[in-house]
Amino acid sequence: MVTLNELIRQLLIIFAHDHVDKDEVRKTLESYKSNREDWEKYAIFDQHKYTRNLVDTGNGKYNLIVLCWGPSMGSSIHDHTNSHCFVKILDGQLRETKFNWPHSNEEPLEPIEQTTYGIDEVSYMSDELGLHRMENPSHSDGAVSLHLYIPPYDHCNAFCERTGHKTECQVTFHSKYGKIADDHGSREGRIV
Ligand SMILES: O=C(O)CCSS
Ligand SMILES: [Fe+2]
Repeated sequence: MVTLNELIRQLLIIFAHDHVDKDEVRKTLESYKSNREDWEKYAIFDQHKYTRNLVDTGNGKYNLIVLCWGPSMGSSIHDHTNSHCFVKILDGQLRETKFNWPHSNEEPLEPIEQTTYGIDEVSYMSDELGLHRMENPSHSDGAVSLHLYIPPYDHCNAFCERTGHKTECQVTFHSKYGKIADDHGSREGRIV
């Protein structure tokens, strides 16, 4: 049975060399079967916003983050700063809506597809594929997801669905290694 710590070790080995084999990363993330005992120390919720809880920084190669989504919480529509983005569901469900990049300002974003992911499923996103919004479709239950961003980033762009207008956002951590980050502000910590 692969534990979260073993998954972290496997990722470190995979990223010891520079080439990123997306299939290998996906298969490795899929090989881990969610076990609450592994990740509950990182699963720190906030009643007002989804939280980003740092698990590992992959020797600077990536950020591995646990995100906690209260009922009906969601991100804005955002890009990924030219990084690879893998998302594995650890608890509950997430609904992903993908959009094309805006053609010009003042035009609504065009949705491409919508997919709902359940426990242990893994999704992949990158700027080559467009933009997306991730949200918890449940109006009663929380959701927990494990995100891998390669390389790591501390800012990205959020997009207005109605106009395509983009705004740069800083993203920070609600907690690090299971401890509340003492520098997290009320607005940082998620893409609004
Ligand atoms: O990193 C974030 O806050 C966006 C979550 S969806 S990839
Ligand atoms: Fe994203």
